[in-house]
Order: sequence, then structure tokens, then C-alpha cells
Amino acid sequence: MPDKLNVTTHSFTDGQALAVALAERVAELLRESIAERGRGLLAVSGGSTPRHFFERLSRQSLDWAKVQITLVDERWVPESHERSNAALVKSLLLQHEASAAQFVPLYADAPTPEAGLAAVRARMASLGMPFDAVVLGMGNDGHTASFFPGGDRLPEALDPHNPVRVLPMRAPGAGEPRITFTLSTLLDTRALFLHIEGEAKRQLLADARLGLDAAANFPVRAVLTQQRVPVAVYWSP
Ligand SMILES: O=C1O[C@H](COP(=O)(O)O)[C@@H](O)[C@H](O)[C@H]1O
Repeated sequence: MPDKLNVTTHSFTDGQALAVALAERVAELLRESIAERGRGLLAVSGGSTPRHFFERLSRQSLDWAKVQITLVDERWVPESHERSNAALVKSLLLQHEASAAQFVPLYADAPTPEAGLAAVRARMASLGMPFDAVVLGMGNDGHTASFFPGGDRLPEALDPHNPVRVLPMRAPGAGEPRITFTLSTLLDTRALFLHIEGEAKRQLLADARLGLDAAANFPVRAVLTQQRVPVAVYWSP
């Protein structure tokens, strides 16, 4: 039964089928944007889920030299660190056809995200907004981008009217300090995807969607309940 949320779910038999479909859809959006405005802009998530998607997208044929790619969020670690989202993007997405794309990192060589913030904000001011596609992930605690439960700057990050593009974020479950695009910036997109895999995340998202118990406070709910951009959930077991 349809609910009032602007959310459509696309289910796939496995992660590979999902990766193929999502890569084809994102590539299609980038091709359209290149044809219409001469450039494309994509924001992707890090973590473990997007690996197959990155591999598939990297082989899509399009004019990647006209595409900027950035991350929706980053762990404040250098690219040499195993938890660097930038390192993941470079090793799996910026390969093959997509090696010609321009990567715009969220990390700067500074000891903290606060210390690096001015440099990152200056870099992000050069993005050719709006995004053509934003691909979010979701953690088992209901975080998306670096919108973590208990995050010290969560209200600012989720404020739909916040004009700021990026914010530092610290949270008990975040591992290390983070830097994240704000929700208002991520919603400045032609298409918004939420890529999740596994039964546990499907159930968690269903609870967040209904606002059940603890899930009512999961940050991902802010994405599901906003009315600015339709959300396409891509799910596989
Ligand atoms: O820390 C992060 O986690 C989320 C989810 O990651 P996953 O490993 O559960 O797929 C990710 O979307 C985010 O970009 C990343 O920084």
C-alpha cells in the first residue's frame, strides 16, 4: 500500500543484479546531464556496500572527463588508511572508463575536520551543483552519510534550510571524526538513491519508514520523510 512518503523500493535477487541496475541508472543520469549542461556531478557513499556498484559503474561508457565525483561523507583519515572512503572510490570506481573522471575529496591534510574545514568548503564551492545523482548508504545504526545517532552536529546537518555544504561530525558510533555533506545539500540533486543490502537493513528501513520505537529517531528517517526529492531505495538480500 502506498504511504505518504516519497519512497519507491526496487528489489533485486542479489547484489550483482542490483549493482548492474544502479550503475546503468546513474550512468544514464550522467549522460543526460552531459548532453544538457555539458557536465555531470555524482556523490557516492563509502563503507562496504557499494563495492559491486562501483565496479559496474566504472565500466559504463560515457564522457567521464566531464564528470566530477565526490563522496557524501568521509572518515577523517588520509587515503593511506584502510577506512578511507576516498581510497575505496579510487580503487574501485575511478578505474576503467571512469578513470577520466575528476575526484573531489572531502578530506584535507589537517589534524581534524574542524582544522581542514575551510579548505574543504572552498573546494566544494567549486562543484557544479546540482548533483545529478546522490547515492546514499545506511549503517546498521540507522545512520546515512555521516548523520549518526547522537552526532554532535546532527541538528545542523539535518536542518533542511542550512545553506552550509559540509560539516564536521563526531559521534559515539562513528569510529573517527567525520566530515559530511549536509542534508540540504544532498537534496540538491536530480535523483536520490538509497542503496542497502541484507534483511537486517531492510527491516531497519521499514521500521524507520513507519517511525517505530527507536527507529523513529534514526537519522535516515530525515531522508525518507523529506518531500523535496523522491527516494529510490535499491535493495537486495
Ligand atoms: O561509515 C560509513 O558507513 C555507511 C554505511 O556503510 P556500510 O559499510 O554499512 O555499507 C556509508 O554509507 C557511509 O558513506 C560511510 O562513511
